[in-house]
Amino acid sequence: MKTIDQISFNGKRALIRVDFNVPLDENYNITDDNRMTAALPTIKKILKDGGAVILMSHLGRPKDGPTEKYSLKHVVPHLSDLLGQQVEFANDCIGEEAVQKSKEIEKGEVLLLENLRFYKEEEKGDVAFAEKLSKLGDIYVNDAFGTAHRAHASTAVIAQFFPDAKVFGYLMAAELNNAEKILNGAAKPFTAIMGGSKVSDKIQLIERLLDKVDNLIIGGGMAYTFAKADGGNIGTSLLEADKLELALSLKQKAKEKGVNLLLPVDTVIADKFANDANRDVAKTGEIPDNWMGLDIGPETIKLFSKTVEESKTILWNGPMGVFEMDNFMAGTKAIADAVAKATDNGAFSLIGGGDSAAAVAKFDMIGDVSYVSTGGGALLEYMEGKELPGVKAINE
Ligand SMILES: Nc1ncnc2c1ncn2[C@@H]1O[C@H](COP(=O)(O)OP(=O)(O)O)[C@@H](O)[C@H]1O
Ligand SMILES: O=C(OP(=O)(O)O)[C@H](O)COP(=O)(O)O
Repeated sequence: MKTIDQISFNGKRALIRVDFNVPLDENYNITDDNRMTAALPTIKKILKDGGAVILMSHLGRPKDGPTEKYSLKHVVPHLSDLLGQQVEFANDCIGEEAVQKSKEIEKGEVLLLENLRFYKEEEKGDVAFAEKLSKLGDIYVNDAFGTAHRAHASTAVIAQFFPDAKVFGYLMAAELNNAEKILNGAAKPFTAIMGGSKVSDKIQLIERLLDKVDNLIIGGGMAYTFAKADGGNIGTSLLEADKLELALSLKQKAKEKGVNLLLPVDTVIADKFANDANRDVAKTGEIPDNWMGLDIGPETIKLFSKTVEESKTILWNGPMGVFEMDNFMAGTKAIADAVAKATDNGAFSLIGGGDSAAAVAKFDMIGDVSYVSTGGGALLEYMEGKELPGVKAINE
């Protein structure tokens, strides 16, 4: 793997694609800076080597060009704090100002460009746009793992303009190494915990994991499709009605492959989708009409925790309930505790998925697991066995 360790940055301008697509509140405060802190080692190493750093990223999904809400200028103060030095900002990612500022930048300085997605050419993978970006730096570094599944101008197309000067940053290398640890050579017992809202998002990953794991735990919103497929009553819980047969076939496949499939045995139910809803506990498949399951129940917590705590490798993708609401976060918190306990006993634990990472951050437990991936869709696609365009562009 070609990384920044194999290149000398002294006197050079590194053009680094990062993923600073961070969540902002209504006052433009960053509510989770994991993706920014994760990019710091690469930036610091290049500065230390005597290089200058030009950062480019997208933020959100702007549809109509420049928009205040999606301006990357909002991340400048926090980035400056994290780096302990003032970060320069260019109000555009191409054009005169960007070119000028990228020429004037000196050793040890950092310049952040405005949101790449203010140009539709970015997502289209436009070659001319990528070429314009490429003029801003001498070496191209891709450290944007969260966006590595996109074949965009700045993540993939641009690499062709740096045939001898394109490398992965440390974050990208760490993400790929950790994903490999899970996919190949995982210590046993290996347990995958799947949750979140939809089975359809994760079918391919589940099917692939059935060849690798000893235990497959399914919780969260996707579990109700399995309960319904077994003929249970699920009230108004999340359901993918067109995935009932698939749920049954996944159960069958797990059995054939000798995988221990664990599904919830009870669930915390609510009479509306709100934190202040009336609550109760129901057995799986016995949810009254007009009630919905929003978290795994106490018996399920015991069942899942025991398996998790006995594991030596853990992959966790997707929360066990609506953890954003305090009254329905107990299941996700209990599983996080079990993962932390297993990790403390020597297991390797990888947390992937935007919402799972947000849950672990909410519980202030990032330091209690082995690795929290900055990738949501990117990690899923990599684990499914797909080649990520951002990775391919550097490798070829
Ligand atoms: N029982 C449930 N009913 C409705 N939504 C749920 C339920 N359990 C989990 N969720 C929701 O699923 C969302 C996360 O799903 P997903 O995007 O698949 O996870 P990730 O981003 O970790 O891959 C969270 O917003 C959570 O509130
Ligand atoms: O947040 C991201 O992905 P994720 O929601 O899968 O974690 C990345 O920044 C990619 O963004 P995109 O899904 O708008 O291309």
